[in-house]
Amino acid sequence: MDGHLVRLEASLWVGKNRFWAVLTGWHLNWTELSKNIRNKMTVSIPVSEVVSVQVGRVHLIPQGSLSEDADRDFTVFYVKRTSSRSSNALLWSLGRTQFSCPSRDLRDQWITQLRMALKTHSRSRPRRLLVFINPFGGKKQGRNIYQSLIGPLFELAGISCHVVVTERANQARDHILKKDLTGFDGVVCVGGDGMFSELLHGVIGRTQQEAGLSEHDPTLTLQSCDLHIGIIPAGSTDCVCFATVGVNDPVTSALHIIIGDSQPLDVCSVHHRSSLVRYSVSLVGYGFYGDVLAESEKHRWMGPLRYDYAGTMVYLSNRSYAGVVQYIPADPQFSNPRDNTRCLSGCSVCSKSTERLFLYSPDASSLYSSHSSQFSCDTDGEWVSVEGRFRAVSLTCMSSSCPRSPLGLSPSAHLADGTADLIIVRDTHPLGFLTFLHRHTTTQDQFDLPFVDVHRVKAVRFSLRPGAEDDEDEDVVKKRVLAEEDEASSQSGSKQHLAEPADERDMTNDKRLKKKRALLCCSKAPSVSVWNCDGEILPYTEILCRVHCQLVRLYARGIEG
Ligand SMILES: Nc1ncnc2c1ncn2[C@@H]1O[C@H](COP(=O)(O)OP(=O)(O)OP(=O)(O)O)[C@@H](O)[C@H]1O
Ligand SMILES: CCCCCCCCCCCCC/C=C/[C@@H](O)[C@H](CO)NC(=O)CCCCC
Ligand SMILES: [Ca+2]
Repeated sequence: MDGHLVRLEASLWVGKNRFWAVLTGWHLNWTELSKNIRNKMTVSIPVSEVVSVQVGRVHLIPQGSLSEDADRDFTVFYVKRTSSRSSNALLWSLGRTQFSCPSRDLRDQWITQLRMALKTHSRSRPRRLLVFINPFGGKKQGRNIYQSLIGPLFELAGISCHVVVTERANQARDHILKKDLTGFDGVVCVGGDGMFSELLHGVIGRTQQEAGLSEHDPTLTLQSCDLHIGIIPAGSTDCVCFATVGVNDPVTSALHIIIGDSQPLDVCSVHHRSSLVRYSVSLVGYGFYGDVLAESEKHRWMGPLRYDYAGTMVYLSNRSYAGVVQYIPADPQFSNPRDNTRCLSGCSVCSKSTERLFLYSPDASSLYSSHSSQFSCDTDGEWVSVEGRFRAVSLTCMSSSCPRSPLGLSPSAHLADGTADLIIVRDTHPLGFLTFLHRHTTTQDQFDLPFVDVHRVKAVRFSLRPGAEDDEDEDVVKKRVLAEEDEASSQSGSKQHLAEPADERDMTNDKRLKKKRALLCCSKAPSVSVWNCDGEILPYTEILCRVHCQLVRLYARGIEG
């Protein structure tokens, strides 16, 4: 702490009651000065959670802040916690206390000291943010949420924002990849997981561009990103927000951004042959989750309900798919997916992973190359193979909890440990699979079923047949994807995949319709599913996934225990 911050104490009024207020540099406390010593009420606010200190009696209103001129008063805004009705996590709201001082001089002294303490604690806070609002995400409330709730909070905290309301899909990603970002501390999306994914691809791509690294080489250690990402949840699932904050609440997320919280996050790269297809943080899923997404895209007009409808339809279609899953196991000494732990704020498994990352950073390249975590696609000895028919194959870098599944796809997965959990659901009878799905919504162990296996892994490969060249099957998949996108595009606009060949993107409508017809022939009983990558359909079946430890940082702190 800075030497010039002194302890300040005084008797101040809050409303009609007198309090003994103390500012220590780290905390602001006020204790009621009542005669009844036993019932003394103390409020203690860490300075790191003070949002703003204002002159006078100040109220926050949707248009900004309103100040009543009272020359012996000051107002402190801070983070206030309440328990959430919909989850075990804590909701944050804006606390406000108006203090009255005996004199104007004393008030000025409090304001000066409080602001000085705040400056000392706010080095990691953003001063300038680039905000992207998707006006069509979720229940289409993005613009309203930002204007009425979030913009005024950022203004109160002294954060200057450049706001872009998007007019097309991928605008936010392209902006981050191409435009001048000088002076921005972070990028924020107001939207769902799809918007987050745009920011993720923009930030990772931009960082690799600037570092001169090729994202297409799956063996490369990527450069971790300095630009933080903030999420104001306004989508349908908001899984990334829920799994990193514990609740989907725009004000809670805005407050995490304001106080500059920082949560590292593992990212999985998905490659097809030697091209990067996409990045994922929550779900790379084949079979059930791929089919649900493909079905739901046809019904975007239903809004968030489309997933319930699609889930029911796909469950009733009772499909399973043949394939070969290969994986590189993670070191079992650090953790395992069935150890019944939860990754919470300050998680020791993730902290140890940070230490190892620091120890084996690219600067210590000689150490790194001899370390066992070095990745190579060709080290066949390390790969474990599972061949069969699967209901679902899912890979998740984190728990992937969301309101539908409060503990998530893998309740003990970690946000920042450099591993992902591979969940293999082998073919089973419909009731067995329903039990598995139902356990996502309860606290019952979804891995304690005879047809389910879970592995903590560093990388995964998927192919249709052992050693087979997959060109024919790839065509079938592409046809299925293109036709499904054709149907969905009337609602959601066109989508591009990084590894999608230019000729596919430039196809004439005529050709696309032919492809669509071809698909409809095979979609009655498809022999292949599609991959769901954080809510986007991938145009390839044979993929290689690799976990990149702590590649990005969010304005979050994990779930508070
Ligand atoms: N102006 C726009 N017009 C059309 N699509 C857009 C626009 N802005 C963003 N998008 C795209 O819309 C898709 C969905 O948006 P978003 O993620 O915000 O909401 P959602 O799909 O309802 O929520 P979730 O992803 O949580 O299910 C994103 O993939 C994004 O690329
Ligand atoms: C009998 C009751 C059965 C109920 C089954 C509920 C199962 C819920 C599991 C939820 C898992 C969410 C995984 C997260 C995926 C996100 O990256 C992605 C983008 O938002 N969402 C989807 O693909 C949307 C996919 C939604 C699938 C339901
Ligand atoms: Ca992880």
